Amino acid sequence: MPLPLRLLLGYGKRRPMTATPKLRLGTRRSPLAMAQAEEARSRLCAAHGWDESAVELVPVVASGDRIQDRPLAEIGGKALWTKELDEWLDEGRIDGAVHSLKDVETVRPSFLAIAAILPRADVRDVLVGAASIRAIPEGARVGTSAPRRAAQMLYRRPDVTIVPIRGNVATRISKLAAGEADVTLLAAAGLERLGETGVGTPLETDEWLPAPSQGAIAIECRAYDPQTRDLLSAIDHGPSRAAVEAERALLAALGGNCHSPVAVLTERRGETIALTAALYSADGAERVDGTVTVSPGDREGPTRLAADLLARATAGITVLFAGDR
Ligand SMILES: NCc1[nH]cc(CCC(=O)O)c1CC(=O)O
Repeated sequence: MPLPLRLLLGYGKRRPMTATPKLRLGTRRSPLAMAQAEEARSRLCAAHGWDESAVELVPVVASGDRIQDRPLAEIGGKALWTKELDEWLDEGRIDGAVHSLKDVETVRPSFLAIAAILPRADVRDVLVGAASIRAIPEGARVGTSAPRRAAQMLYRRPDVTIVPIRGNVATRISKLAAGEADVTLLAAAGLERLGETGVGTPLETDEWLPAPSQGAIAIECRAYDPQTRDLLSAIDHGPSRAAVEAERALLAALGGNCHSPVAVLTERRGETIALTAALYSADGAERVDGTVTVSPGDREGPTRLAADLLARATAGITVLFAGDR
């Protein structure tokens, strides 16, 4: 008996199951962003007992990735990393968006909610090209486009020259190798997540403070999407959330953003958090710092510290915190 035509042609053949994903997570396309999105996916799959295909990663090009030739602080535009992913969320093309929280504005569109903060990685900056800040050669060129890193370096080493350097982590390391700068500073968290663990010397937080939210990955979703919020909340890490919320409350109260020369540190003290912050003038000549002890979720303590810092700050500092909310 001849085989039915449909079998000969392969119709009705069992195909591999292409289950519709339970979640579509948007991410930027840089190697670091993809590594962070992969981490979010594996944590979600582990928490819910899903296999990998349950979470689809959707790469989206951000405006900040299209501009490669100028320091971002100079462009001054906000939402360089978030605008496109916000739109994709708004249009329902993705269910969640994975971000380096450090790059996420303190004031977000009201339709969005940060549904998960992943366990925070190493918060420190890493110095590449010298063994310590003291060991940086006299007059060296320090490659950084981050006002916080530039000001903090000039405060410690007024003899160095700051040169702008941009691009993703690998690009910046290769620019250093190509001689565009003598030393540079990178987030330990980014290096760690890229598997670049042998690079540079981590700077201890007693001599060098990181940026607000450094090392934290956040997943945002639509505030009115309770199902996704619920799925994402399974991987929310309470202690990390408490720390970054305090740091972001301070930054918001300062009227700062990710281009402001503000350095912070949160340390757990039992049930409370010690929040330390330092503000700098652009040339690093002026500095003011302070510490406050807060409870998780308290925005009033960080706000009080911000007001106290601004009250004690010199003009070269306050001019940088002119209420860019
Ligand atoms: N501004 C770019 C950026 N945003 C997040 C990270 C690294 C990861 C993190 O800090 O959480 C980096 C690179 C860097 O600062 O070296």
